[in-house]
Amino acid sequence: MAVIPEITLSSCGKTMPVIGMGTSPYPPTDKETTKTALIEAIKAGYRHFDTALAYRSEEPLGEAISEALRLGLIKSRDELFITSKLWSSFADKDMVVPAIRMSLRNLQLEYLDLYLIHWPFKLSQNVRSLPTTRENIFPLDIKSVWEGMEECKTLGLTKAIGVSNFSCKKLEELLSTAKIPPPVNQVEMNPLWQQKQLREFCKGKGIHITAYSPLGANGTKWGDNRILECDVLQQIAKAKGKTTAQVALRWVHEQGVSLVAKSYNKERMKENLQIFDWSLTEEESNKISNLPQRKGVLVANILGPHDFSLELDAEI
Ligand SMILES: NC(=O)C1=CN([C@@H]2O[C@H](COP(=O)(O)OP(=O)(O)OC[C@H]3O[C@@H](n4cnc5c(N)ncnc54)[C@H](OP(=O)(O)O)[C@@H]3O)[C@@H](O)[C@H]2O)C=CC1
Ligand SMILES: O=C[C@H](O)[C@@H](O)[C@@H](O)[C@H](O)C(=O)O
Repeated sequence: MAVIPEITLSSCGKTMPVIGMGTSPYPPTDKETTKTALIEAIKAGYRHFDTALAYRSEEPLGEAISEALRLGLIKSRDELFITSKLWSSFADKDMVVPAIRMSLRNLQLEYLDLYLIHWPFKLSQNVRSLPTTRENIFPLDIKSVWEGMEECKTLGLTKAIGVSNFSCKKLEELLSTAKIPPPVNQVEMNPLWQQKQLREFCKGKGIHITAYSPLGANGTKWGDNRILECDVLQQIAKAKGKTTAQVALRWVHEQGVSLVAKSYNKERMKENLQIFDWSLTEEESNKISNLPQRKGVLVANILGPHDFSLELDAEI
């Protein structure tokens, strides 16, 4: 089994494996398929799982954890690092604690390791599907929602609280009022969307970046094959006897961030863990750093092409 490096997050009191299993599949998978895949992931050595209320993967992840304990794959829940996220329909100060309690019930857990604000926007309670109309979308009241997040930590419902999809501007706003500064910002990051400016900013503020869609979300409706079909990455992979996916993941890892990659395929989930006992040369790394950049995950595709979405896309 691969030895996975771990990092310490400020104010968390627990280490986080630098690679986690994503649980946002496309097309959506049924509960049993998800549970089976996540048990395989635990068998393969994954101990960090990234879920969200919006993914509907909390329940099958909870079942997979119970099954892993029954099977003796893990001795205690404490061996796992579980992240979940506050969905935007609950992005109101008074709804944060009820929302995390709902996630904990779904997961059959007493605490999360990390709870993130999923997106820096708020949606009406009545939104059942996305995209949606403009009147259902609101700016996030960062100060008051973060107070709700802080309460989750104070109550012991999560070991750490953080954010996702936050720009430098949104982080500045949060840092100006937060009693507990966020140790993590989870954002899209891969060789074709390197987030240099945001990474620099976060480094200066002691905020750790977790990269999502590190493989460009190949095969999903929010991603494509631009990473796996990238000539430069393919050439490097060929020269090193690695796969293109491994080269992309290794590059992300070498930038000093953690990452969450999703695979429900037994072979590919193992392949994605084989990135810690070799490295890229300086020349290979430089070639990747110079690749032309294009953002993959667009708010305009999630919410609809409203003024609000376009402004947020220009910011993050
Ligand atoms: N905070 C946020 O807003 C967001 C968070 N996320 C999180 O990040 C996770 C990962 O990102 P995601 O968007 O899923 O995209 P990824 O970049 O992880 O790509 C996942 C896709 O790549 C395929 N794949 C995985 N490994 C390989 C491989 N070795 N070779 C070829 N194909 C491969 C998977 O298919 P298969 O399963 O068949 O292997 C799947 O279709 C999500 O699952 C979610 O947990 C994602 C988006 C937004
Ligand atoms: O319903 C909307 C979706 O959950 C969307 O916001 C997420 O899929 C996001 O891109 C993610 O994967 O974290």
